[in-house]
Amino acid sequence: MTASNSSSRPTVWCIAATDSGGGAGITADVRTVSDLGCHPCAVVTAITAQNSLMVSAVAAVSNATLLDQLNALLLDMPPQAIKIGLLASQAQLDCLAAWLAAHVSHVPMVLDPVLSASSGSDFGRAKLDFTPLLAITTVFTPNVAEVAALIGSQCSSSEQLIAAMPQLLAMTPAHLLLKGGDIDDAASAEDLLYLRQPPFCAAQHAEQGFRLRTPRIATGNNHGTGCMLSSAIAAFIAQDWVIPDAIVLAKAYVQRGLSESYQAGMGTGALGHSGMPQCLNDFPQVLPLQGSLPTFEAHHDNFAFVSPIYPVVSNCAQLTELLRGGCLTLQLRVKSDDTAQLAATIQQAITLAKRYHAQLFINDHWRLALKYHAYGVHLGQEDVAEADIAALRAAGIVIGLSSHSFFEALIALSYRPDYLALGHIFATTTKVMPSLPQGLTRLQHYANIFASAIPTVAIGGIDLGNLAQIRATGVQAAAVVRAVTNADDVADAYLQLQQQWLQGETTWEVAYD
Ligand SMILES: Cc1ncc(COP(=O)(O)OP(=O)(O)O)c(N)n1
Ligand SMILES: Cc1ncsc1CCOP(=O)(O)O
Ligand SMILES: [Mg+2]
Repeated sequence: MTASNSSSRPTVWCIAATDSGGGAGITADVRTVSDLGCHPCAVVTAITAQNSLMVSAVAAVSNATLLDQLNALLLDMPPQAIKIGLLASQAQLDCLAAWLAAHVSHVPMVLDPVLSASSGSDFGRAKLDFTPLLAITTVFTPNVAEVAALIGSQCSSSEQLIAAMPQLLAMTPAHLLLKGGDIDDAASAEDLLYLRQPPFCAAQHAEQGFRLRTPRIATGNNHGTGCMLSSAIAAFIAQDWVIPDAIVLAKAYVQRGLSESYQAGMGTGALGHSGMPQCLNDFPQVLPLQGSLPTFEAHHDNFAFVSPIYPVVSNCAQLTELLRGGCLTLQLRVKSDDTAQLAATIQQAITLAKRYHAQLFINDHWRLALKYHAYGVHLGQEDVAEADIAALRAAGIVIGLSSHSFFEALIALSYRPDYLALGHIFATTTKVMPSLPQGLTRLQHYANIFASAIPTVAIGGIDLGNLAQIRATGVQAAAVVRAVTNADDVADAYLQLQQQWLQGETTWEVAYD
């Protein structure tokens, strides 16, 4: 199994109210889910009479009609993800929660607790108690006004959103996406994310908060932004993106939607629907919740992999063979607790590589890399937060960072590295991975988005048999462990890979998984 999408369209249930004006509600949900390659099913909770200026009437559907829709879908079109929007009454909310808990509690659910419209209307309802739904919610997406209503006190700033987090976390096992778009800040909009432990994600990001920052787009045409965001998250989850990726992809989708928003009516206009995000500038910056990143020197603008085949070895014997064979980009990756031996090996490797003017990256051990003046370091997500990036930069050491998802790639980019590693593409036995193999379709997508901004290298299960397909995605290099280290002649194995890559300058056809 890979994390790649199949060609069929996953089913997403949109449970929400109609918007006769077309910009929000189930109308926006269905457009979004369909635009993102899923099949939308529409479960109507209420019919609203509204336009771009106001909501003039809300007619709730009966519980019986709500259940009829749900039961019909369950028989024939079970969901891969569910988005829940406007609910018409407490009785309806309780009825829906009981049905969902009984029939589809295993399905990821995104809950947007719509309390009011962008025109200010509260849809004529009393305050709702979301407790029954929150027990089965996967991602909860309140905005500042909704957070204020949920916690029963004032909330209109980023600091107040952070302060509200413990209270919200006590209400639900869901990941929280607290939307800060309504906070008064002319330059940027910042949502706060709190991740639980999402499946197939590394543990170091679990139970952590993040800021998702995007430049503010000056438009009054933002009707249905919350509906679009929550239904896009559901659509990406339905396509097997990990939860953090579903969230940053949905953020990028909304950002593009705002950029391409348009006037519809005389009031708050509508958002554009532009398909799968393709532009790095639409993605949020992913920053720590508390504190800020230190200011770093700019990365080395002129860094490029000298050798597109980037072998990763664990000893100086193989390193020497590769250097003699002409390899000029390599990594020393030693997983050992023997500190004296480690220091000696790293020092020897750095000295050797300098003799050949090679780009030698030291994995993990950035202090030793600093001490012995390495050309570069390669750091994982767990290393980078505690590494002294400023000291490495000041020493002129080139920095490569790992990523295993869009989310991790965006975290890595906030450290301004010199290259970005994208893994793991195919199954590997070299390392136990929490994530699923990304596959070629996703690598292609990463390459489209990142490869023009920063040198990229693919890693994981790469060998002579699949190198051509890796090359064709547009990444600048391929890192290999077993394909070289398991060979009887490591230099020869490297040369065959290098030759294969260089032959493929323009001619490879991609066969996606
Ligand atoms: C080129 C390259 N890409 C990714 C990795 C993985 O590094 P990391 O995430 O730090 O994991 P370990 O290698 O330390 O297990 C790499 N080493 N090289
Ligand atoms: C260290 C690492 N990080 C992501 S995949 C991987 C191992 C790649 O090894 P191989 O090339 O043998 O599959
Ligand atoms: Mg590491």
